Amino acid sequence: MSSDNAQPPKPSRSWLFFVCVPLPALGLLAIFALIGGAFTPDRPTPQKFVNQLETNGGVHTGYRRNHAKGACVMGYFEGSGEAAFLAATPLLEHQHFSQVIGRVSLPGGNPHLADDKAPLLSMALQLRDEEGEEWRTAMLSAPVFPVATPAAFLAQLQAAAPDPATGKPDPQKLQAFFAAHPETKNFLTWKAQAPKPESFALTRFNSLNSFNLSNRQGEIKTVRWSFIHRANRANTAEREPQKASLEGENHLYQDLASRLAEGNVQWNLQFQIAAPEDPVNDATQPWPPERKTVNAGQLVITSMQAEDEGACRDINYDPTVLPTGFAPSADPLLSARSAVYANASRRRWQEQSHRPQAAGTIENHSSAFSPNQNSGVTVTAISEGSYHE
Ligand code: HEM
Repeated sequence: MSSDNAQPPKPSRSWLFFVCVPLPALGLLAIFALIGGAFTPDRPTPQKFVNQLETNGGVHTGYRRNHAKGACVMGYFEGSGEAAFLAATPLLEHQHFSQVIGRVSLPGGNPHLADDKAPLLSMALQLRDEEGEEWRTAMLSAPVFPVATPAAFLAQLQAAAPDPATGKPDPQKLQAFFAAHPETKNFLTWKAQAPKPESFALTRFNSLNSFNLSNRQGEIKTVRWSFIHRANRANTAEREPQKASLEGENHLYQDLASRLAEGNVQWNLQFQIAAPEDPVNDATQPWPPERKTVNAGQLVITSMQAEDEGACRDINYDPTVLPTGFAPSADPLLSARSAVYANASRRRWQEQSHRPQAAGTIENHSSAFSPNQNSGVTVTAISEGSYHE
């Protein structure tokens, strides 16, 4: 029977349920896939970098995935005031003291690399003052970086992977990489004539990446910085190197320990200010030496410790942790470094409970200083430093 008031049957809304409910879930999946690089398989993600470093240098439980062989250094920084016009941080003010926890290291993933095999040296610093200012920097002794972009650096690491047949990098792959990357020329030219590193205390360490500094008037200048060794008693080049009595796997660390037993080891912090025409986002290109430089103060290292239980062990020297008035430049290496160091730090912090306990902290007076006191780490592959030629 039909009636005039009869309404047509309402369309079923169940299809809405099947379309709308999964939508947010699919959206979330797409976001995760995007972050994970599923739509951009060639993108150099932090995971890819750290996996590749592990392939090249081995997995050494609890140690850093790059620059694995290191020791902690402690001391202070005293601002000279000369660079206070560059940035609004108290750290650079006259006679402003900040506490320093640093780390000197060799490149590559092998924490037992013989010092003789290090192609260059590195120094990382954390400066902190009582007002809560903090500055972290990780520097190399090379004057330029081999490549300008994260993608090129990942390709370089891939080219330097150990060949399963020999356990060493394949020279042909490396040659092909360098041929395809002419921007590596400045680094290779430097490396071909650079003497073997002789002492941390006689080495200049460079930021290579550039940073934008702004002062209290809001003026912005792009700079790079270097820590340049001073010629004081403990630093002096004339001092007989430790080689005769202390030759061995750790001679660079033993050299620093014995210098510190005699006095403080010091570096000057120098800023170099870019001119408008300088390549500020390309770490393969040095700036002309005639650019204005400013002496910002003095780094004074007073002691060192083995890393196992040293103050630097759990610090992630992320180069984008900066004091007031400092900002990262647009150099693409900087943001990549920040993300990769975080991933690498997480991996080793998770492993820390597996790491052998140190026999005891070695103070700087020991002539038998060893940066990594312990053995018994897990090794799956070994190659030398990660800045191969
Ligand atoms: C995309 C480029 C780069 C990548 C992927 C990369 C990767 C890494 C990784 C994974 C670590 C170990 C971090 C940790 O576990 O704590 C590391 C440490 C280090 N890197 Fe880089 N790096 C890059 C560029 C640079 C540049 C341009 C410099 C120097 C100017 C540099 C200097 C250092 C130093 C000195 C350390 C040791 C820091 C420490 O003592 O903890 N790196 N790097």
